Amino acid sequence: MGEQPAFIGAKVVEKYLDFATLIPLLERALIHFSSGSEGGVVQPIRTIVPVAKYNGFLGVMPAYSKWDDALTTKVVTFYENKTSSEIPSHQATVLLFEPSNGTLKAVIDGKVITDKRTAAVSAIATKLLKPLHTEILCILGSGAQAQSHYQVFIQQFSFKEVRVWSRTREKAEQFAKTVAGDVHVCSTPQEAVTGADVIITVTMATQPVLFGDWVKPGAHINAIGACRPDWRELDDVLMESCVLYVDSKEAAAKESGDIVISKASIFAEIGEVLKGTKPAMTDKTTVFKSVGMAVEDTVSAKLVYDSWLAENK
Ligand SMILES: NC(=O)C1=CN([C@@H]2O[C@H](COP(=O)(O)OP(=O)(O)OC[C@H]3O[C@@H](n4cnc5c(N)ncnc54)[C@H](O)[C@@H]3O)[C@@H](O)[C@H]2O)C=CC1
Ligand SMILES: O=C(O)C1=NCCCC1
Repeated sequence: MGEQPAFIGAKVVEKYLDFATLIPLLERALIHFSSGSEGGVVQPIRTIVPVAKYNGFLGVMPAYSKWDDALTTKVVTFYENKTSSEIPSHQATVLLFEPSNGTLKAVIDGKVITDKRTAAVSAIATKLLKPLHTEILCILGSGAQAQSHYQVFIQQFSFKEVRVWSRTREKAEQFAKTVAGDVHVCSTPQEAVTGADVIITVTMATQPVLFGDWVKPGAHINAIGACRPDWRELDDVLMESCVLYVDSKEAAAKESGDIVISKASIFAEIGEVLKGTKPAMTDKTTVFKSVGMAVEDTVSAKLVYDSWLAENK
C-alpha cells in the first residue's frame, strides 16, 4: 500500500489561498484554457446530475493542466431553497491526483476554493473591462460569493461607495455588518444599481434581478449566478445591448439561461482578452458571464497542496 492521501480542510485552504498569489495563477490558466490544444488544458463540460426531489444538483468538474502538471476533479453540490441556514447552498471537495500514475494525493475542501477562485476571476475580468473612472460598486446578493467578491474587490480596487441589495433587508444588513468597510444597504435592486460603475450579481435567482434599463451606459457587470439553462439573473435588454465576455464559450452557451434564453452572442473569452487576441471594450457596457471552470479549481488546489506540503514535509 502507498501513502494515504492528505486531507486538507477549509481553514488550511483559507490560509494558503491568498488573492495576490492566486490571481496571476488564474490569469495564466485562463490564457491556457483559451489557447486550444497549445494551452494544454483538458477540461470537458461538467456533468450535472439533478436531484429533483430536493431541488439540488451534483456537478463533477475534472481538468488537467499540462502547464501546471496538475490533475483534479471537483465534486460540487448546490441546492435551491436550502432547508437549513447552517448548511451552505454550495458544498464542494477537490480531489488532487498524481498525474504521472493516477494516485490520489489529496482530498481538499472545495468550498473555500470555489468562493475565492470565482471572485478572483471576476476581479481579473473587472480589471480588464471596467470603465476608466469607477466610483460605485454594487453587489446584488449577500451570500458566500457576495462575501468573497467583496473581499477581493476591496483589495484590488478603490471604490468611493459600495452598495448591497438582498432579497431580505435583514440579510443585506447582516452582510454590511460582517464586512470590514462601509457598505450602503439598498431597499431595491434598482436603487442599488442606479449610477453604479461595476455591478456584481451573485444570487440564486431563476428570473432576472438586473434590468438593462437600470444600468449606467459603460458600466461593467460580473454575472456569477444563473448557471442552469433555465435560470436567469440578467434581462434580455441588458444581454442584447452589452458586449458579452465569458470564461468558457462552450460552457456558457450551454449552461447559462442568461445566454441560452436571450440568445445573446458571445464576443470573447476572458482568456482571449488576457492574451491580447480580443479587445477589452471598456467604453461599452460589458458583461462578464461566469459559469465557473474546473481548471480554476485545478490551479487553486495545486497552490494549496504545494503550500501545505512545503510546511508538512
Ligand atoms: N460562476 C461561478 O464560478 C460560480 C457561480 N456560483 C453561483 O453564484 C450564486 C451565488 O452563490 P453563493 O453565494 O454561494 O450562494 P448563497 O446561497 O450563499 O447566496 C445566494 C444569494 O442569492 C440570494 N437569492 C436566492 N434566491 C434568490 C432570488 N430568487 N432572487 C434574488 N436573490 C436570491 C440569497 O438571498 C443569497 O443572498 C449562485 O447562483 C451560484 O450557483 C457559485 C459558485 C461558482
Ligand atoms: O464553478 C463552480 O464551481 C460552480 N458553478 C456554478 C454553480 C455550482 C458551482
